[in-house]
Amino acid sequence: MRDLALCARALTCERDGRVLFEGLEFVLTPGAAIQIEGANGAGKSTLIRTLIGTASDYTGDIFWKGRSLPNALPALRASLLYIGHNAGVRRGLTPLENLAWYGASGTDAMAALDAVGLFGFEDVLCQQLSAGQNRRVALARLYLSDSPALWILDEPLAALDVAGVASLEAQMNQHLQRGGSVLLTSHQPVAIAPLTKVSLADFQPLLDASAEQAYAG
Ligand SMILES: Nc1ncnc2c1ncn2[C@@H]1O[C@H](COP(=O)(O)OP(=O)(O)OP(=O)(O)O)[C@@H](O)[C@H]1O
Repeated sequence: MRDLALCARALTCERDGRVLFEGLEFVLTPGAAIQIEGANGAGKSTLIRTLIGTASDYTGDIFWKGRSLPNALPALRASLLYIGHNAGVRRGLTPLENLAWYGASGTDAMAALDAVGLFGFEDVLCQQLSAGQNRRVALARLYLSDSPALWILDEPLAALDVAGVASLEAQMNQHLQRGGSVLLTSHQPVAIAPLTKVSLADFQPLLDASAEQAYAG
């Protein structure tokens, strides 16, 4: 377990003189999920940017497999599938071309697009698709066969309809059952398990003996 844990210890972040989170502690283990909760502007996206190494203005420690960032960033990114607010969809490309850009084979990409309900739209320019369909193009990466172990997802359920939410929850549950990990933000309940909620407004430290072992690597 400790070889694969993502841990935060005493993580504190301020922006413009305002403390977004202070002394934040959690450990994310293989086969488990964490949902970051908080009101608009609470700092959820800032926390995610901090965890993936695109924001370095923080105090405290982030550990990946027992090694602290930023030294462990290349290793973390090698195991990371990150989907942010903007979803990373290239509007001038088709869904198939977007997945090819991430290295997916044609067969794998077609299966993933089918799984997210985009069969028949694979060759349409993304700029012609709806907001929810573009979200599905981004999320199709989670359905590719060689998906990385650590999923960090900023508001993955946003813009999805009821069937889309159910499909994504099923996919995340499968990922957890295979020993993958998920850290996500969401303003709505997410039916995945095992799930620990971390609230930026009123978080409770999750540290226990196993977390201490994880830090130790
Ligand atoms: N680089 C920055 N410089 C100054 N302020 C920033 C910076 N990044 C974020 N903030 C501020 O920090 C606060 C938290 O922003 P963040 O995007 O992390 O919130 P959030 O919890 O993800 O919100 P939402 O639920 O609305 O997406 C906001 O008030 C934002 O304006």
